[in-house]
Amino acid sequence: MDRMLRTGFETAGAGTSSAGGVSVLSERTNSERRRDDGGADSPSGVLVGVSPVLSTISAPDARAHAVSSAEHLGLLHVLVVDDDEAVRKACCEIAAGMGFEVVGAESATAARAILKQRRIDLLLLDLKLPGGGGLPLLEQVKALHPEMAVIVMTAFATVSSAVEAMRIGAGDYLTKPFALEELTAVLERTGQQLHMDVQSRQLRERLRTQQGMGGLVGRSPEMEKLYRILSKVAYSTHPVLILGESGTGKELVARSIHFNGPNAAKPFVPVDCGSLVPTLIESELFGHVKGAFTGADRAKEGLLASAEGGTVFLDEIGELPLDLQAKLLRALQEKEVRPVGATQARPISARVLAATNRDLATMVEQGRFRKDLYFRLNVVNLRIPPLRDRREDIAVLATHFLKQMEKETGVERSFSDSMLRTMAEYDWPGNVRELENAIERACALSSGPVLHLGDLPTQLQNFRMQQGPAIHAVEEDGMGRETVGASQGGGIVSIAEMERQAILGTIRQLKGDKLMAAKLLGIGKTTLYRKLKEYGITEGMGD
Ligand SMILES: Nc1ncnc2c1ncn2[C@@H]1O[C@H](COP(=O)(O)OP(=O)(O)OP(=O)(O)O)[C@@H](O)[C@H]1O
Repeated sequence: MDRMLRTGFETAGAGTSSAGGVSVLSERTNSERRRDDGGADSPSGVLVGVSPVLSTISAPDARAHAVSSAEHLGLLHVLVVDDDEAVRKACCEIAAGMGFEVVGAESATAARAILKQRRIDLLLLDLKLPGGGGLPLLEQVKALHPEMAVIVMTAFATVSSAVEAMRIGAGDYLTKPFALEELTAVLERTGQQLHMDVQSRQLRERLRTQQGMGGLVGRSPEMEKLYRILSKVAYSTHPVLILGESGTGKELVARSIHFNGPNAAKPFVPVDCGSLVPTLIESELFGHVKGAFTGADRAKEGLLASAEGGTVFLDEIGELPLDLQAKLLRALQEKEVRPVGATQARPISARVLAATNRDLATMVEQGRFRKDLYFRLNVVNLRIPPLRDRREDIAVLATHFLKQMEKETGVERSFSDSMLRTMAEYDWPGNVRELENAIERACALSSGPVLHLGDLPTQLQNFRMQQGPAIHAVEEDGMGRETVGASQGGGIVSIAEMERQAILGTIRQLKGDKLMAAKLLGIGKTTLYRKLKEYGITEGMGD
């Protein structure tokens, strides 16, 4: 065992032996004693594993300091392995104060037993353990639990073993004696890293379980082609230009590229170039220094810099004014931005993805978009086809949105055949967004578990009407099967007959819901009942 360390805690431990040997508590005593002696406080704060050098931080202060600096750490499990009881207990106390769940072990054997029984996320390991030391334990841990974070503790004399430990897989090391701040800093750093690792693992798991890929739903050949390109570009750093009509999922594709890439844990910063106030676009994108313009009462970081190693998604890039296109190009080429009013540029490290529903090539020809910027952004392009060109995705997407609503509302619903048919035939000019909104609306309006035509927005109902009586004139063939209403007189159907077929067909489709049928047909309830009376139908029709 390291002599300096033992000496330190023998002294420090004096005040704690009966109280469980928590060294920080004893240091408080020492601190007080030192102050009484007129000694100066150590500028380095509490030292762990060293003789009573004392400090400006008392035990409760130390804990408060640790807790406040790491409040955001969730429940991570720490195992402290050190045969020196005082050091072990001090580390346990500090880590517990930071919000970790902590357990201590005095030997490699005790540590192995604990590792077999419970989940450990972070191992704080003294390399100088009796009976073989900590390196064999570290090797074993890394082989069995490669995701476990390890911080090794070592004495000056054995720094070479710390190097060896890092080679085996330790993430950090502390040289004894170390200050409280060093321990809290390394624990906090490692804790944050662990959180990021866990989050990105969870995210990837979530993405993998979706139909389609990366949160994108759809199994049409067009989408399969898109997924193939997407999985390739996700791991590169090239700019990608995402093209597609409004609502086709350009932002979702951008997110998917980011969250499937190596920097998924870094920020994803969407910038809607179309909605930025023209006079503020430059400062929004590049930032500004204090006093750069009236109202700039403090410096502000720009969106390009704030992504810090992550992804900036420039949506509606076609809307960016020409002068800012030039500045953006310079920023991308030089990999640095100059905040408004600044004399110095600052480096940027984010990947850039851009999207537009405009025809950028034509805009370039017309001189409305810079050719050099177009080439810069268009290293790889991904074109998302409109929904009408991949109709097989409509039902899959509709079902996906219905399931989402089910999760939100707890109500299980299904589509009527006629609603599904209408959705499959409609052109969806607003693409997936329009479909998503239509399903949400239908769920909000519907009174029963089956969603009907009448629950769809007016444009879809009008579309259905324009398609002629085919669906509305659904009649039964006497065997309970739906058939399209037969026309009479060589394909010519009288208006009265069309009306009759439309009314009866709709009521049947809606399983007798006359109120909804009237709503869908755009006639009053009284008119509907009068018509039914004319047809000689006064009851039935499914109700
Ligand atoms: N393939 C898909 N799978 C699941 N949801 C999708 C898909 N495509 C789009 N969406 C959903 O449709 C909505 C619109 O998508 P998004 O905002 O990505 O479209 P966009 O092309 O960026 O639209 P705009 O051009 O108007 O900005 C979002 O709620 C998105 O989650």
